[in-house]
Amino acid sequence: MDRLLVVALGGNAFARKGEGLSSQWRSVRIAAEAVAGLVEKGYRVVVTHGNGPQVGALLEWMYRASRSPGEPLSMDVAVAMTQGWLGYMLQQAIGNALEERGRPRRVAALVTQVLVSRSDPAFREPSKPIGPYYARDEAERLARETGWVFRPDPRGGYRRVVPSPRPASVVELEAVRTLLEAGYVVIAAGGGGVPVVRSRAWLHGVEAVVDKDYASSLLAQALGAQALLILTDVPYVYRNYGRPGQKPLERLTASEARRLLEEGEFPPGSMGPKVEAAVEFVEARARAGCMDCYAAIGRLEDAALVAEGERGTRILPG
Ligand SMILES: NC(=O)OP(=O)(O)O
Repeated sequence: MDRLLVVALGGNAFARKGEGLSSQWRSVRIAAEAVAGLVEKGYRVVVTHGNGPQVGALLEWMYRASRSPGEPLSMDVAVAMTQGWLGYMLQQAIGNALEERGRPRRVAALVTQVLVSRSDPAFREPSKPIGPYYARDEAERLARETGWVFRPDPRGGYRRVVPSPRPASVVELEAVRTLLEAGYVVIAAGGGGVPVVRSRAWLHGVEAVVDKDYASSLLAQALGAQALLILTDVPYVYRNYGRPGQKPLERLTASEARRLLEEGEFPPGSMGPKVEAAVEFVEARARAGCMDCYAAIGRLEDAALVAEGERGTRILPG
């Protein structure tokens, strides 16, 4: 689709360590201004968003509030709840920013499911960090109490990890396309989409949280977007991140980025999936003949500059 951008907003960019709802609104408003600015420049925009901090918090709140044993909230329903939570905030804030610019309030958040495979090995190896950061003793106590799995996080502390299968297709793809064609900014595939499996004509939710970067890349490929922008809380992709010789990467070809991925330059569960999702998008669009399609990774606050190639890391075909 001509001049179509898929803009993926990181769940961590909405919920910085130790900050609450007012900080989320601040981040949502920054994102909304950026999205409205892109609409003003003549782009069609699909917004996707992460939910790692929020879905983990919801599951923990429900666990603590429950009086009966077992997990009182399934992960598919928790993901759908975060689509409502963050979708509402984005829908309102993007609508406000559009109306302030004298544009119609055409913005809609869509509860979106993604198909995953029941045999995906990710179900046996929880890897996706969700929820708050815990001290080691607190994580160990919760693990004993609940059976949840915790791992040390590269940002410090411990986080719960859950299965994160690869998304194979977006169930509501035609609804996204229809809303785009009617002139809407569409908020879709929030939290990577609600993970579902198919049994004949039936879809069923499963216990997993899909990576929003892979889901955003898949959606951007399926829609034939011009670009995939992944906005997070760091301004660039770096070589030697957090080590001596740390260096921001401004431009990468898809093959350079793939080589760095294979060399283990980008950590799994953080920058790794973003770079891989970006590379997959660029390669797929190049195979479809779009040689000016690109992906970019940068900071939420720099959204407009990232879209224009003045900040952030841009990944190009080649
Ligand atoms: N679902 C997901 O990938 O969320 P985060 O981007 O917040 O990790």
